[in-house]
Amino acid sequence: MIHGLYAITDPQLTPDERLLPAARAALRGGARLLQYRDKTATPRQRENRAAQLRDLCHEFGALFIVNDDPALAARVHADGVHIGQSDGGLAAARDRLGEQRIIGVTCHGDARLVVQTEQAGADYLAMGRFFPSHTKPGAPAAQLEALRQACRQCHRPVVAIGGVNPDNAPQLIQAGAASVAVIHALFGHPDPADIEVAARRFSTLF
Ligand SMILES: Cc1ncc(COP(=O)(O)OP(=O)(O)O)c(N)n1
Ligand SMILES: Cc1ncsc1CCOP(=O)(O)O
Ligand SMILES: [Mg+2]
Repeated sequence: MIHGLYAITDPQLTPDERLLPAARAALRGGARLLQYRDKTATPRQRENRAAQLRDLCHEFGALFIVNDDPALAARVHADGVHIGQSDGGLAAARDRLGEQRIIGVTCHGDARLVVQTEQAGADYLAMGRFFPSHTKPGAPAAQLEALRQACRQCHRPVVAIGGVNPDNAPQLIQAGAASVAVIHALFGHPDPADIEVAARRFSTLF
């Protein structure tokens, strides 16, 4: 089920030696989904890390999602994949992963695209960025009103992303977001104990 805190790893904030303790802390704090997002590691490193994160997520009963790469998601038996508008398309990802696995799709700030993408068979729709983002400052901006509209019209869960922290997340949840996806406000904390505290703050909002 796609609901609650959605933690996303980052190669700068969660490099190899920090990845598993940081991810564990987010899961201990109640993250219900975790995405492996790493555009810099080698294919072998990506596969090893993804397999370790999958096992960790399943220890906590959380869903494990791979960013960008349906083939890697299939190889490591992830629960699903997240794709953007330039990541090869929903149809190709569905062919690769079958009907049982989750496919989430970025729809930026476009409520009409959310509805179209739901009709095309996505399992969740992601909108953002809603706030200034440390991690991806150039991501297209999205408005809260578009989120409200999308959540009224769409039957699948809508995930909100971009500069989300425990203080601004309530606005997104009130607008109808089923989940908030977070990098910096979780993994920007160097100490895993602080990651866990931050994750718990998010989790109690749901
Ligand atoms: C949950 C979630 N939402 C949005 C994104 C962004 O995906 P994309 O637009 O493909 O950008 P990159 O993350 O690949 O830079 C995401 N990864 N996860
Ligand atoms: C991947 C992505 N897509 C839109 S904003 C963003 C980054 C989210 O990271 P942060 O929570 O640090 O803003
Ligand atoms: Mg992508």
